[in-house]
Amino acid sequence: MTLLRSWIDSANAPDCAFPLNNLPCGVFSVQGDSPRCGVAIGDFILDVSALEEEGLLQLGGHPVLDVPFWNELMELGPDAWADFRAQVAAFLNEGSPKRALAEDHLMPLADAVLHMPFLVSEYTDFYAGRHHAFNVGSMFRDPENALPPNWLHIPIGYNGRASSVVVSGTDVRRPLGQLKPPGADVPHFGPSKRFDFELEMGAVVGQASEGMVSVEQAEAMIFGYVLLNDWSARDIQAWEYQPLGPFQAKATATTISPWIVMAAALQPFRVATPPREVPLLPYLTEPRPMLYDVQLEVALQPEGGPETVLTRTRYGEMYYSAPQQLCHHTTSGCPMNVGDLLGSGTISGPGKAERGSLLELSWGGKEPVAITGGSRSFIEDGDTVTLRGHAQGDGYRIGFGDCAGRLLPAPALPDWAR
Ligand SMILES: O=C(O)/C=C/C(=O)CC(=O)CC(=O)O
Ligand SMILES: [Ca+2]
Ligand SMILES: [Mg+2]
Repeated sequence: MTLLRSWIDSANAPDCAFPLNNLPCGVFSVQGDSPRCGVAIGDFILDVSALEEEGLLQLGGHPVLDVPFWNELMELGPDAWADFRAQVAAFLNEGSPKRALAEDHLMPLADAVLHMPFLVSEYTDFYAGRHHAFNVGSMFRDPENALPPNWLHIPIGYNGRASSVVVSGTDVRRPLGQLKPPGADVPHFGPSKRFDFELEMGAVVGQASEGMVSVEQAEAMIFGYVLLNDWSARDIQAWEYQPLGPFQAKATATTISPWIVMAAALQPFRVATPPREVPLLPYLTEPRPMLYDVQLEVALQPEGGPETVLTRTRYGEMYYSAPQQLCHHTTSGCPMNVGDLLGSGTISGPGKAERGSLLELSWGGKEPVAITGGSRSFIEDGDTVTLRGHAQGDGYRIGFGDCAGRLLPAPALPDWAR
């Protein structure tokens, strides 16, 4: 696949995140007006809510972009998603006779405030990175038996909190929690001292299910992907997690990037999951490659200081794809909903500089990571953590937009909690 050219020059630059090939879905406002649906193209946003209102975009026979979220378009299903892309592209491609109509509805990206792109109905987070699971198992449990016995057979996950999901740019407050540091006889209550990020991708489910779906059917239900930071309090986690898994450690906030990159835009970048170490049960077997080759990085910037890139890795490292996870999620008959968000699990590569969390990068705080002007074992107050990602095509890229959040100090400890 090569670059699809637009009459918007900035969309044709080789390093532009939002060429015509991408057309990601976001929600934006300008100068405090009401949030509406937009599609990023070059340095601009096309106001598709306005186009629909003027009858210039028609989808499914009734308005679906008259709300500040994409769930109603998702509900129409995959044929409507493809039709939507074709209709939007027809306004933006080089030589389009509709150029003048689109020009009336373009806003500079730089002037826009970006909001949550969809209503998150439910949120589940998986644990599907082989290297991450090995590293965490080594540190939290037994290096000899780092991978849990079920891990190579089943995509492990836990039910997260939809209410914790926030859009890039939202500040995150260091949590309070129950802690029992190594060596302490009894737990105490106070601010987390080991607050971390997790580099993940999020799959946005665009179709509801009743009963079990196959991996093939699951793939067709996924509307698109975002970058996802599953902020994690490692000290709260280490004490609370047995035997039911993460609870308060991962309920503070989950940050997503502001643009949903539709699965259609990622088709040229399909890659297979790594070779199976043991055969999977038939229901989990993928009929074709279902991961995408997305290059990822995480940067940390202290308040007022320069940014340091902490890690670089690839989504293709994951042992289970989102369609496998979604299929597995429905095996119990669990109904999936439009707007369900599935976290991939932390994405770490095999190398030291490819680890997707500070827990791994600093090896539990034992090996602080150098940053410009200092070092970090975990995130400090005032630090901004930014996830970035793109798929590299032939002369173009499919970008996601930054997924950033700044850590604010913990709230004051109430007297009754001392
Ligand atoms: O192994 C454990 O005890 C839990 C590890 C995690 O951090 C869970 C998690 O969020 C999974 C992930 O992001 O891959
Ligand atoms: Ca996670
Ligand atoms: Mg979370």
